[in-house]
Amino acid sequence: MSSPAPAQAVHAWLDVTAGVAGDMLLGALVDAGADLDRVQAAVDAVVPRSVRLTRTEVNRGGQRSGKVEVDVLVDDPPHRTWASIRALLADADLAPITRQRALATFSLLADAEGFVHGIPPADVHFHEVGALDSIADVVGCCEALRLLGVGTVTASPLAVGAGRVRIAHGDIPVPVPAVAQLARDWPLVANPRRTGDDPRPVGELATPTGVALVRALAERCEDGPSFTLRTVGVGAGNKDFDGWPNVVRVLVGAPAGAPAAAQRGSAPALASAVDGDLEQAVQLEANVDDLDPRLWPGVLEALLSAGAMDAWLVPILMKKGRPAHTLCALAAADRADRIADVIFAQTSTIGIRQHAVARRVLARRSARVQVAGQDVTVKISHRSGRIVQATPEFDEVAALASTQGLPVADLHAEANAAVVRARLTAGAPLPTPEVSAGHGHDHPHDHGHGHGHSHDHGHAH
Ligand SMILES: O=C([S-])c1cc(C(=O)S)c[n+]([C@@H]2O[C@H](COP(=O)(O)O)[C@@H](O)[C@H]2O)c1
Ligand code: NI
Repeated sequence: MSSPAPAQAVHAWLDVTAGVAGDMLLGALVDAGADLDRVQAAVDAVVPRSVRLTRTEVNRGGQRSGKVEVDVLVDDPPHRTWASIRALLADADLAPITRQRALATFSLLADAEGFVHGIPPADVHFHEVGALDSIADVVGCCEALRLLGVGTVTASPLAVGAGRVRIAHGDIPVPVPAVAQLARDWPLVANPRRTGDDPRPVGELATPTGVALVRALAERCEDGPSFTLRTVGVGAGNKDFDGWPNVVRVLVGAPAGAPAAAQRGSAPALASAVDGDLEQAVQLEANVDDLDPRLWPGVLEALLSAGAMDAWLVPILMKKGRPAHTLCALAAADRADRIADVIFAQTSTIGIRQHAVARRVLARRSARVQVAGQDVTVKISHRSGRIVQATPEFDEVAALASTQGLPVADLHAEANAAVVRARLTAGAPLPTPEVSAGHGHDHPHDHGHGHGHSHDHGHAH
């Protein structure tokens, strides 16, 4: 596998002047050439057999647009908190850059919803179907960007809409509260106008998931891109107006002189340039000798909630012989400011060291084995198509031991034996991934992400 660096020349500019929702951006990225089967595989890696993505084409205000339908295949999907989605993303068999971008997006979404509802971000919950919708949109967009080889992203000013929108909790004003939080410090543009005598306001043009994606992915706002344009993708949601196309556009290009690679259909070649096991990150550190030790678990949790990839403490002996701790947090470079904010806000340190690090991560995949008549997840880390390690999920084994009244150590030994019997041993070839069986029922819900319909899912709090 190669390092991510060569792909940095490919740039995407997101045109969100008509608003943005997660499915609209996904439609635009697939329209720009990202392979939908590979996008589906990434979503399956996070939530196996739960969501089916289908590509269609529609017309919006006279423009042909790509559209990705998100069908939820399970009957009673669970409510999920940001903490549980973070764990799913951390364990999934995703490319490092896809994981980083998806974690950053959900972290912003959880911060915004947490602020709006006055609760800690880790406790923000995503309603049943909406959790799967959001995972499909966020992971799908992040993987699609990777497949297109996109290293950097900018975006246009944003239209948020006007009026009110009906959600599960009642009638709320547009921009909806989470969007208002997420759009802070981002230029907004006047909403497109309905044509004719239609007096209704345009409604919700930007959804929380869509704006979280823009804010997590785009490094800054630009009125237009300055590059050699290679590919254009157009993506629609459900909402359709006379007189103006309700679409997100993605313009993919490269600085003049860069290789002409980002053309429709050439995405796989670019993808290999970012498909690597080296992740770029920053590490922030502070030595602290005067914090009440009871506060440390909360600090670590707050750092993970703010999007740190990892956070830990190292016991040290400081000057004057004082026992103390080094607080360490690892994060994507674009999260460093937020991580520093948390450290300054929640600890007594008045300084932070920060340095760039590269971390080498094994790709992961999961499988299942039978233990005491029940399925237990096995986390498989792999490299070049071979298993490096396969470990039964300890928490699942412990839960099973508790329900069956058996010693954890015995069931754990049994789980390890089942892993060996299933030939999930170091050096063995990688088993087939758990992919979408794909054939659930037609789901009654509308998965249009707030564009043009009343919405009672797809949201978090
Ligand atoms: O149900 C809740 S808590 C909810 C809160 C908010 C806030 O802005 S706060 C917004 N919504 C609406 O849910 C849909 C889906 O949005 P996605 O981002 O998941 O596509 C949309 O209409 C939001 O305005 C729900
Ligand atoms: Ni809600």
